[in-house]
Amino acid sequence: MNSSSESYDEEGEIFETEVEKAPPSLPSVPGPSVDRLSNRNRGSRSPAISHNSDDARSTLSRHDRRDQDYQYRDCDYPRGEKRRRGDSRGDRGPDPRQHRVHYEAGGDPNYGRRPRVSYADIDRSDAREFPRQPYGNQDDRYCRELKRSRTRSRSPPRGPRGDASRGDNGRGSRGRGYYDDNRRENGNRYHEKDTARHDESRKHSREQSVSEQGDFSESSKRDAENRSKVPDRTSSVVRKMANGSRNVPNEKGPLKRAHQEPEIEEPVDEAKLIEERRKKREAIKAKYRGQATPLLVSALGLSDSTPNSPAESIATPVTPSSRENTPADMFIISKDGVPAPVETPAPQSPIDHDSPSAADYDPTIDMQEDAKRGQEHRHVKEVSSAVYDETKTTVKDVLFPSVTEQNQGKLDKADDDDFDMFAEGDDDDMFAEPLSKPSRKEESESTKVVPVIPAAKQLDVSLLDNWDDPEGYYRVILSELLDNRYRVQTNLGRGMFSGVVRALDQATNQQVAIKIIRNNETMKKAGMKEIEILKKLCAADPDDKKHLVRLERYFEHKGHLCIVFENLSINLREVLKKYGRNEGISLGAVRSYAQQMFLGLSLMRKCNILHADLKPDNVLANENCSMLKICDLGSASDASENDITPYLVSRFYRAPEIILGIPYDYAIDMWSIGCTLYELFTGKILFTGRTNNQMLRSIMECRGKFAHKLLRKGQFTGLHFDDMLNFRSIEKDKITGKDIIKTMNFNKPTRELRPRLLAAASGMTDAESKDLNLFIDLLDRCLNLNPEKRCTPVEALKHPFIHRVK
Ligand SMILES: Nc1ncnc2c1ncn2[C@@H]1O[C@H](COP(=O)(O)OP(=O)(O)OP(=O)(O)O)[C@@H](O)[C@H]1O
Repeated sequence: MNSSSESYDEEGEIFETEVEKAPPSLPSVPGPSVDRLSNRNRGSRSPAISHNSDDARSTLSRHDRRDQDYQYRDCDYPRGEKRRRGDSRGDRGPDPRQHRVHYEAGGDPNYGRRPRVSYADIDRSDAREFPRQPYGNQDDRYCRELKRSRTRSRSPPRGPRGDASRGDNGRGSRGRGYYDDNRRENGNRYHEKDTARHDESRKHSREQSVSEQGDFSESSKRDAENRSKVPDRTSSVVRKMANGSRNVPNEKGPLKRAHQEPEIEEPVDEAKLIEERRKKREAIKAKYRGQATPLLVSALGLSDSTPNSPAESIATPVTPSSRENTPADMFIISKDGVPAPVETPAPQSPIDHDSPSAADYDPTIDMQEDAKRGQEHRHVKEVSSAVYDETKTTVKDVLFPSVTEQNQGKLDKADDDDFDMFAEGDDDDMFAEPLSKPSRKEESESTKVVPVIPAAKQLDVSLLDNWDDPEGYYRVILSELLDNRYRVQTNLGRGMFSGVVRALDQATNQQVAIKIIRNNETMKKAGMKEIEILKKLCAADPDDKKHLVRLERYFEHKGHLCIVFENLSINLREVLKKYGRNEGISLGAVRSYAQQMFLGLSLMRKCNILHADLKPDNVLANENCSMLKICDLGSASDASENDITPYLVSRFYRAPEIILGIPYDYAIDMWSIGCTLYELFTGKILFTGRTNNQMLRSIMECRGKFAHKLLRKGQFTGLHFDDMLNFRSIEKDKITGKDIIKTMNFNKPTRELRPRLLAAASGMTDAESKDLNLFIDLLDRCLNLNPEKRCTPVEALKHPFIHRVK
């Protein structure tokens, strides 16, 4: 199915010409301010998500990176987890390398906790085998080949797991499916089992965590209040614009968090309110007309009434260049881009209640489940619980000196201020880490509270006998000098393969992100492959215009391969969390992001590279979120290495041809981008399923049935369809817990794209609706069930949603 490389090159050239000659401007982008309140009562056509059934099994190839964390386990490469910036795992024992430092005093009390309604609660697997699974002798392949099965995304708040041997107390694979299934299927059973299984110390921790939060009823009350308020979807920049001042008190960042809402609620004439908002938006447009960046023009829809000058229409790129750093207050992401002095209480949207929030989704868990599925039937006897405990890491990997009293105060206060209504249920989470203070505060706090960083120092090797933690991650010490050049500043996160730190390059005085690969040969080899691919991509984009993360250089440090990248900020899931939780972000921002991602994909296609793990978590933004880079090329491969494997790509972003075992190509990345764009606009995950089988169901509910011709090409079609090519939905009986098979047909899709997207928009002007229709059309093309008919990146860039011809 792979197209010839010539055709890609050709497309690349076409694209190059287009972009460099006359990048499309977005002259008539309507404002992103979407007042959705008026449409909140639209009915949802979404049926309940199925959470049942196990996945069908199929032969796994060496490309099955998604499952390979279990390979590592078998190979004594215990799997790690990603952790977020400022991740606080509590103290640990003394580190031999500590030089009068102690652990980072950061970390949100909610950091180690999963929101009650996170997707992780839904997407569990008890990983039973589908009887027809032809697994055979895959074990060797798993251990033999280096492929990345990775928990790709940065995990949302999550705490350290308990002792692996307990098996029921951690949040790793141990018992997850069990508890989550019970929680999902039988509500309170979860609590009963939870209580029964927790050891005393755990209970104590919980009690403590509750008491640390203060009176629980108070907390609930506060939560209820928060829930009753309309999320603040107004960016601070808009507020600034409206006030004509750049100094707005109480701002935490470029865009204020959704739940920081006006305290007062009073009955509001909604029509009047909408009218007021429109007027204000017009005032903002008037004020900034003529001085906005193209992106702002796009986001505010200024060009509606201000046609581009000829020069602009030729030369002004619609998106910021990769190197451009638009000021933070010039990019509006949230849908409601206007100030709202008094918000009406937000009625619960009837739309897509059953779709998990994209912001809450933890793809790490998703990956674990897929991996577990593959593992259980291959190595179940070989895998010890200790090795299986991929999440037990509790040490900080960057050791910080004491925060000053002043900073400590700030941290505490920040914690208090930042009450997160979405984290309310965390005490119910048996997997949650007991609160540790002070807490995370993610991005904004990491910039607000700067620990005192000692002077850079080269560590004395003779003092140290163990650089690595038990899982092979390098234990970095704050201010340690790497390669005699990079001074470590902070911890950015952990992936399956590496710990990532931010460091100051003393040669250039620029910040960089350094991926410190775990210490083993397999991972080093994987890192080298990533480097080769990045080199190829960077060489093909010397001007850094194609929105792919830049590799700067690499070196070895104490046995670890270290890859130096340009420094970026948060990923798109975090963007959604901050500015579009459950609501999605503005269409203008989605357009800008889409264009940047398609530019990146077009370059990859030109270089014959498949990313194979595109999702919001693997797209990083710059500080003001106006510019994106596609990151984490750890699963990328040459397009010719397209061995059939059913678990390639994170499940929700996995194209149907992968599940069906049809030879795949670049189109898998377009599918993933389509899912990602939907998620950005709606704040919901488009296709969800606990298993590949249920993914197919979810896909068909939305996209209709597969052509028989296509199904006949699939190696794994028989796992999901009967001889007549009717879909066999493998679900779990709620009473007996046994698998039941339902034959289903999808002649009439029940959860089509259009109504779901329309439901995510409200109060749109005619121009905005027109734009939305274009967006729907683009998604329709990205999500064609037939990969051969799916649009290419170049076609997407030419699509009228993105390429705006006047
Ligand atoms: N260039 C960068 N700038 C800022 N942060 C980064 C950068 N690269 C990576 N990070 C942070 O480090 C985390 C881990 O990075 P990455 O996903 O590339 O690591 P990994 O070990 O390959 O993980 P995975 O298991 O997903 O493959 C990211 O989620 C991100 O938060």
